[in-house]
Amino acid sequence: MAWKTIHRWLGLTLGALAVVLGLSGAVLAIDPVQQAWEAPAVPGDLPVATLVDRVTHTVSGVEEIRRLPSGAIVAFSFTGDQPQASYVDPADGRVLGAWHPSALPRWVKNLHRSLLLGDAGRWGAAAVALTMGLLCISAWLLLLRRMGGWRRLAGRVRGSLAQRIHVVTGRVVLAILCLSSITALTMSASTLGLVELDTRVEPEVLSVVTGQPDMPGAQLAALQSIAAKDLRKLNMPYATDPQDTWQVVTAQGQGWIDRYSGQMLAWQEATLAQRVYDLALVLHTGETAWLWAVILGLAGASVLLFWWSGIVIWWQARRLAPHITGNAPLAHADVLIFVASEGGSTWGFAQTLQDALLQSGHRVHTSALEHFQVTPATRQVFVLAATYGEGQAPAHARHALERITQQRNASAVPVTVLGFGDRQFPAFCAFAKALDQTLRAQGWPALLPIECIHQQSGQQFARWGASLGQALGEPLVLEHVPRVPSTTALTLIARQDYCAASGQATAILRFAWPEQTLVGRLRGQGLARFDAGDLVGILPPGSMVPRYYSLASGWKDGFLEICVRQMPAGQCSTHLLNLHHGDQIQAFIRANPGFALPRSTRPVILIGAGTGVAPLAGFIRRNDRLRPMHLYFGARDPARDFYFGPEIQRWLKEGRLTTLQTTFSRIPDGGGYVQNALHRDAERIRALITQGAIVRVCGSRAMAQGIAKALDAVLQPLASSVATLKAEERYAEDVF
Ligand SMILES: Cc1cc2nc3c(=O)[nH]c(=O)nc-3n(C[C@H](O)[C@H](O)[C@H](O)COP(=O)(O)O)c2cc1C
Repeated sequence: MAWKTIHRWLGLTLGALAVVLGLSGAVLAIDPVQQAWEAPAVPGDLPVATLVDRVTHTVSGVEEIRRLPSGAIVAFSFTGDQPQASYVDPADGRVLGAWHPSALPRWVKNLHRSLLLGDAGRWGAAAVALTMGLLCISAWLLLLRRMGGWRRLAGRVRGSLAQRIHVVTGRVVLAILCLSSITALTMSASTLGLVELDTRVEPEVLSVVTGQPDMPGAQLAALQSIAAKDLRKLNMPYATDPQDTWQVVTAQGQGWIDRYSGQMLAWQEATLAQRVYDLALVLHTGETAWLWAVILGLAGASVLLFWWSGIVIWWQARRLAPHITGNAPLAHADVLIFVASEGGSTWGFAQTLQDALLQSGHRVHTSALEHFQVTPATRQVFVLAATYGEGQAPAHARHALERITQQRNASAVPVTVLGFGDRQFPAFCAFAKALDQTLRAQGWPALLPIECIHQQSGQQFARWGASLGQALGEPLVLEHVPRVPSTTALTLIARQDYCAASGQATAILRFAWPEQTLVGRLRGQGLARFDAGDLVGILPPGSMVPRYYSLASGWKDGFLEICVRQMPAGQCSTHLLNLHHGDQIQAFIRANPGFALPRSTRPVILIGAGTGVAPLAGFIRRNDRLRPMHLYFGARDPARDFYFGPEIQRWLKEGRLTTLQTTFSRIPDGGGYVQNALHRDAERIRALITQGAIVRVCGSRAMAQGIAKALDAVLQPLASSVATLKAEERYAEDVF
């Protein structure tokens, strides 16, 4: 639970105040930048004694010299009754002009420090700083979990625009915001009186009147040993008080100097609390370090971006949140369904299963996996579990496995596990598999062996439903209608038709990139950006079940392209293949995590058959940097189903594609299947793998299995395998 809930609710409730502090902090960060810009630099080796000498020659009646955090030197003096403050050039003591304290409106400071509410507001601002700290800590933990650990922290971010903005901004500025909240709390501890910076009393020291005249500042030994760059403040002794002393304050401490002998009468080192405060001040305000101030300003302004994107993410998640209907009370239910889900889609499958079982006359209770238990009324249990990260459980079910392990009273009630995952991840459905193993080890029987659903496939779920119906001895139809994201109308602008060797019509369809406003995109509307290899979900007319096609283009290409083959009685493929120029479809984008090519210069081996070449063609089309790409393409007949043929030949000439190996299984001397080409090219493949090559495979499941088998044989001499490459995130499949 905890961190996600803490993050969400703190962000939603106090996020607006954090925005106020962030933006006012960003405005305040301008001040040190402007001052540092204007201040002449203090020479590194200039002693305070020389500075005093220069200033006293140019400014009459000087009483105090200050070095501002920006580095500027200001001399305070009296002309008659009039106090004066002048900027002074430390190089020669020249007066540069009158000094006026920061021109920034006072209320911005008040807003930042106390929310314009006086002392009570200081406590409020401190509370917001604490909130920011907690938000940062929880954000780090969530970020690590989302990305799958430290090693993957810099990895590609997938998801909606709001999610990407939230995560990418987080990666850049979280550490700075975390530091800002810690330093704010450190300073608040002092301003709120919780910590005393210095509890010591000042020493009672007086100049010893000897009848000698005052020693000139330039000759004071104590001031000769202090560098002007360390000075904070120097007060001259009052002319009217013969026992008065010089008082000097530096970052290291403060001292009192005899006006006649020039000796240091007393020195008080800065306390640890003062040093910590000083450091916190610099880190929080950027004073003395203008570059840091700029970074702080940008980080402060980014809070607005966090807040807005966080609200959009929360709103999107709310829309997808589980609303199970028809739940029977736990104690009366004969079927229990337990769900582990992060994104919410598995709850939808649970609802479909629940509805079907209700129709068959069962009393069903569905709840989250962490509530796993059985009651005397229970006859069947189903666990529907998604997997995340590197084979981990969804956040809410993190402790479910332990909980089940601790339950010693395994009963005779069958518990059947249905996993939801994605084959692109090395740990495919690993959490569901771990659950299943644990349940069996505990002695729970199962009605059906574990089944793993790939990419939320409705067809696979329906097949599992049919097996379940058989096992229960009752008709059961699982027709899952997923909750579909909002769709966008896409217009067909071009098509290339093929008549495949099998006789099935096939076409490459190109749709125009829809016009959409930035405001619309910021509100989470319109078509999400996509890369080749991502999926487009298409709703055929009259159906709420989307069909997914691999994209052969990225949004940067300016169009959306897919390769569609006529499926037997396929509602969606028929609809698509009947489209004419200018016709529209309803579509949305679904990211295909893991299949996209990582940005690198490593060689790429692309293996595809039939329409499976589509995403691979998309990769080659965008290979502007001409990284080595080797395509193995299997088809039946070059005259019929060499999809993207002319483009592939052109990309070969342009260097976007390094080598091409084609196999055609239905013509004499066609080279057989694509697996045969891999065996023939074994030597080169081994060399490429040794160079760190990445492999992408796209095509039918049977073809992907054949490829994996062939590659295992090819890689054996290297003591490597497809499993090893998967574990190293160098091998991914897109299968249909
Ligand atoms: C960030 C992320 C990480 C994932 N990690 C895995 C994984 O390690 N293994 C796996 O089989 N599926 C993984 N998946 C796929 C999900 O388990 C799959 O899409 C599942 O159907 C999501 O169900 P849910 O929407 O109920 O959370 C991951 C998906 C995402 C977005």
